[in-house]
Amino acid sequence: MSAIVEAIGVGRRYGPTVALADVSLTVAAGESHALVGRNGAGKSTLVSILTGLSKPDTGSVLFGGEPAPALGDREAWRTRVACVYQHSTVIPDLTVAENLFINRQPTRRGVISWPRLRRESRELLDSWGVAVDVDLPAGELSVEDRQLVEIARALSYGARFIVLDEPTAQLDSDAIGRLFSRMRELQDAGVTFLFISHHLQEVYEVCQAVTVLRDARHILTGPVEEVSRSRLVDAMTGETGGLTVVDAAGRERIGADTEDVLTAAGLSGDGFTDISFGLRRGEVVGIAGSNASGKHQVAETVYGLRAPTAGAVLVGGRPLPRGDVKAALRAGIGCVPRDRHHQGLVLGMSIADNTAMSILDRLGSGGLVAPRARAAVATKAIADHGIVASGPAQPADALSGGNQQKVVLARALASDPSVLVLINPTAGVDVKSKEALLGQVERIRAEGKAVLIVSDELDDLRPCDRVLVLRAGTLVAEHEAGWSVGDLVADIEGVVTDD
Ligand SMILES: Nc1ncnc2c1ncn2[C@@H]1O[C@H](COP(=O)(O)OP(=O)(O)OP(=O)(O)O)[C@@H](O)[C@H]1O
Repeated sequence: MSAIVEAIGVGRRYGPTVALADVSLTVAAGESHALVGRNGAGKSTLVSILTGLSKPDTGSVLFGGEPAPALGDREAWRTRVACVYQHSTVIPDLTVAENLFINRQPTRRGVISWPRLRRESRELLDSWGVAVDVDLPAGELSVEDRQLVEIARALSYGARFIVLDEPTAQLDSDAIGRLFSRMRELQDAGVTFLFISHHLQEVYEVCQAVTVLRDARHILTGPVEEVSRSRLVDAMTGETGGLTVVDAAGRERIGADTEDVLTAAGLSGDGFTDISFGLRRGEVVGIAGSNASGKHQVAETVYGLRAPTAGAVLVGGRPLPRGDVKAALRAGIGCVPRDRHHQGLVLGMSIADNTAMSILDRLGSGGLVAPRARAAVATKAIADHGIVASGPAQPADALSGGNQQKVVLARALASDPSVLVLINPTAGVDVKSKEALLGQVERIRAEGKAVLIVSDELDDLRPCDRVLVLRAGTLVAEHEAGWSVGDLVADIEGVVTDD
């Protein structure tokens, strides 16, 4: 098979940080090639070089055996490669049609021809089987449709090599299934994918080849059927011995008379109605449901981001003020919010400032905190969570995605909360760090605190004593630890089983 793209001996530094060292990668035309590695391994850096967003310090990139275009020649790059990021690159206020033909709108006698723009957009989407209304503002697209529009746009420039950077991170299981069948169809039509994911089962499901990076270096490349899951994990971690996921089924049940640390009493709000549950001391409770179930809204109401329209959240028997994050924090509720980019981190600030943000009042008086105190908090966070960083002063936006998520968790724990609310806590976090993070949940629980985990990931729900299932805004089921995937998914999806 011929190579659609080759990176040869590529190296890249950011100041003192070596992000890539002498990395070579060949992607064969027509395959789906997985790129995996732990947080900070260098995957995004390699993608930025393969897509012409940054220049390697050493080495070179070839497309179809020819040298890559000059960095500034965006037109030429666009005909060779595109990357669909987790974060949208569409302009939300423009329609789908305008986004598809941005800066190359069809014109008639020198002015933009709107009828042609809409017609050609529809033809383009139809030709790739994308059923999206071209008149819709792009900001209203679901993540799934937005990704398809971005793929169609890339294809329309002539690119047949597409990088998908953690495309499944924000999709529920049905949407993931649809994305994978779409990838297979496109592959049959001659499209090549480089697929980045922290979910190794996805690599086996949809890719034919896999490359592992570790600590900025190339570790292995091979056909997926020849690389077992344990070998993959070993290559990623540089250790042998695999992973152990905490499972609440293996520990003693919480006594029914254990007091509640937090009670949700008849909560109603945007997208959910009359939700009641208690979180007992030392208990981990999960909430599962599809994206439309209202599970995120319930969790956000618990930590004060949303005000309920009815009902209350009680901590130690006392109701919290509605929709008041600060009051919730004071009452001992720490949180890992749903979207680290908007609610979780101040990207321009250092790791030290981000981790200490919720506890400034404890570190110093009158808002004055000695830099050393902040740095000490951050140094501990870096060690506890295995954050790959040059030090506490590194700005959060210079961290890899997974390491940013670890900073968010460190901040949630910095205030020593009695209740921890975690929303998609392992999003973008690598397998080994996920194990460590779920281990932290176990530690917190063992200290007698309570944890609420809301996640799209079934693995994240394993440490839960019980999992509540929400569907269309109401509580429909509760599963004790030890649940079977089939039973839980059937309740999440609302599938009626025969038994
Ligand atoms: N702009 C930057 N300034 C300084 N360091 C950076 C910058 N971008 C990346 N790095 C560093 O380069 C290394 C590789 O980061 P990269 O984002 O490529 O990792 P990754 O494999 O994509 O990780 P993740 O799975 O967490 O997204 C990390 O140590 C990161 O902190």
